[in-house]
Amino acid sequence: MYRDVKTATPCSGWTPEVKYIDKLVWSPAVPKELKQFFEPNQQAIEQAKKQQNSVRSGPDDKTKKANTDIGSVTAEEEEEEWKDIAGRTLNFLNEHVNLRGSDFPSIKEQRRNIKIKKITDKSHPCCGAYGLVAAQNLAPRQLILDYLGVVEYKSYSSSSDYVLRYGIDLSIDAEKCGNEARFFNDFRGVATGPNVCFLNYLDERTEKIRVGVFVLGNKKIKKGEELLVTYGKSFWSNRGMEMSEQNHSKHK
Ligand SMILES: C[S@@+](CC[C@H](N)C(=O)[O-])C[C@H]1O[C@@H](n2cnc3c(N)ncnc32)[C@H](O)[C@@H]1O
Repeated sequence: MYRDVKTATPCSGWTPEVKYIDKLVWSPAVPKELKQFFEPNQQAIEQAKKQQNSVRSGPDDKTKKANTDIGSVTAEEEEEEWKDIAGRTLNFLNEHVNLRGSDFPSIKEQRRNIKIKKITDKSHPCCGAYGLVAAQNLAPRQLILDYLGVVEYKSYSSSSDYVLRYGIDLSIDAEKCGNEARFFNDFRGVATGPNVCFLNYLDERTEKIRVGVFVLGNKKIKKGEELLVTYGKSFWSNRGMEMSEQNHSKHK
């Protein structure tokens, strides 16, 4: 499937063996209904809005009459169904979305925030490989960059170096296709803590749910500083490494 992926012009320092993309690539294995939650089409958005209004106000008299006339579905049954759909959508958003807003930067604007850097410092655990640094000063809590890759269904591999969870049954794998976000390193052995974090956010302009990397808390990040997340202890224990927060040398 990767042969058909539409690529974008890569940034400088990009690894040529990996396809550079500027939007998520959805595996055909992802059920349409599931994709709809993360990336609803216009029709689904209109429908959800109508349903939400109906849940709030209940069906109008004309609709009630039409329902009675049809005779098969009563107004009460339809109202219950609306409530159910709206309820499931709200549950889903509450569970998966940490943040919502309508003025997030586009992917093109996001790219100005970061730069891929080859690490040459011998004391850095990724010396010889790559990391991401701030290409300009970054403000507290700002969205830096979306994590892009192939959205896979029920195939989360805890041993992949480039995979992130995306809701319950989905994951984003940036091993073969991705953007600069695949180069965020873990803070362990580099700094005392992370300065950026992964968050699921809902862009209310596009109605899409994305995984973004944000500046952590009240931190201000200076141009040139390396951007470091936490992969979590399980990332390292799955690789046979019991990593304390700062120690990198305890390979089993
Ligand atoms: C998502 S990639 C990060 C980008 C990677 N440095 C590269 O050049 O492709 C994750 C891999 O980077 C390496 N890595 C990232 N942070 C690390 C750290 N703090 N200590 C040791 N290795 C790290 C590990 O090999 C890890 O599996």
